[in-house]
Amino acid sequence: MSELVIETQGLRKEYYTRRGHQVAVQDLDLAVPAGGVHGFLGPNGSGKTTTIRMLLGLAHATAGTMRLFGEPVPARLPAVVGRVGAVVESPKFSPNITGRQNLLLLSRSIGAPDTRVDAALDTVGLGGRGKDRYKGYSLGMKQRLAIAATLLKDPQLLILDEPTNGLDPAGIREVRDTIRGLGERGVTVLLSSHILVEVQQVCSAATIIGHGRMLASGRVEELVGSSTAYRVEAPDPAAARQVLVDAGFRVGEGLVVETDEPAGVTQALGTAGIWLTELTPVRRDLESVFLELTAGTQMGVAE
Ligand SMILES: Nc1ncnc2c1ncn2[C@@H]1O[C@H](COP(=O)(O)OP(=O)(O)OP(=O)(O)O)[C@@H](O)[C@H]1O
Repeated sequence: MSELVIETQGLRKEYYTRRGHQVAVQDLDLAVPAGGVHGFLGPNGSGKTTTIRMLLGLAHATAGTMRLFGEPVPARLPAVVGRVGAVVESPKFSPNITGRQNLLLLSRSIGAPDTRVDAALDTVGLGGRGKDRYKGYSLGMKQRLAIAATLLKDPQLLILDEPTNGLDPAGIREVRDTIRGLGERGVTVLLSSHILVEVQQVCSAATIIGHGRMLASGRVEELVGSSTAYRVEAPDPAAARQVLVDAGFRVGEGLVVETDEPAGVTQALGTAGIWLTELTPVRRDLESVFLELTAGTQMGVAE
């Protein structure tokens, strides 16, 4: 079994507000193994930011335990923080100096070698734009510079809280490519998002939460599950439908056959002299899984 980079057990966070006490995270057992991009998916208000803030020592847990690289946090956070980079809020960069100068200031403040700056800019695809002033950067470039800043200490774990929020499609793609590239380089990335397509496109595994609770966790293809329906294309759809119904198949609209044995579909049609032109698996996507799991998981005020 691979090493767990992030592990929480029974994690709970309650906030006390004028409306009562708000349970933001409850009984959360999060397990993020080393390597790859791990999606942390949940609707707005489901507890993603709160969880991340607790992991980083920015908020106190009401109950439960947390470990980063096997070390209990927050007690041992100082021992592991050098291996962790995070973009939780928009970092403050100086607008009137270049992106590269901003990173140089930061790298010197943390004692990292200057050579890391150019490597970090290259990694996020800003190698050619490092000498432009920060204030001229697009939102996507600003977000990539924020990621570059976290790379200065060469982290093994990167925690990104909704990094594509507010970006246009081009910016989303730039940041997404950057995250995918980091995962391929061996950095473990925890990517919090409520954008399903993003998680499906970038992540190898995901944890889905709703109402502060874990709803599902695993590799994306496991979460999505294997296909149990196939769309049939045939020259005479009405005839094909009749043959399939007679053979005992459940046939839905658009000649979608519910079965986990596509060979049986081919055989039934072939025996009747109907040669299908296409047999396509109808896959559930992460969005349908997410919507099924999170239906009715609105955050509420605890009694
Ligand atoms: N400082 C706070 N005081 C009181 N309640 C809070 C505080 N921070 C968060 N909450 C509540 O805790 C719940 C979880 O919020 P959180 O920001 O962790 O969710 P999220 O999944 O990150 O949402 P989003 O996708 O909108 O960022 C919400 O109901 C929120 O209103």
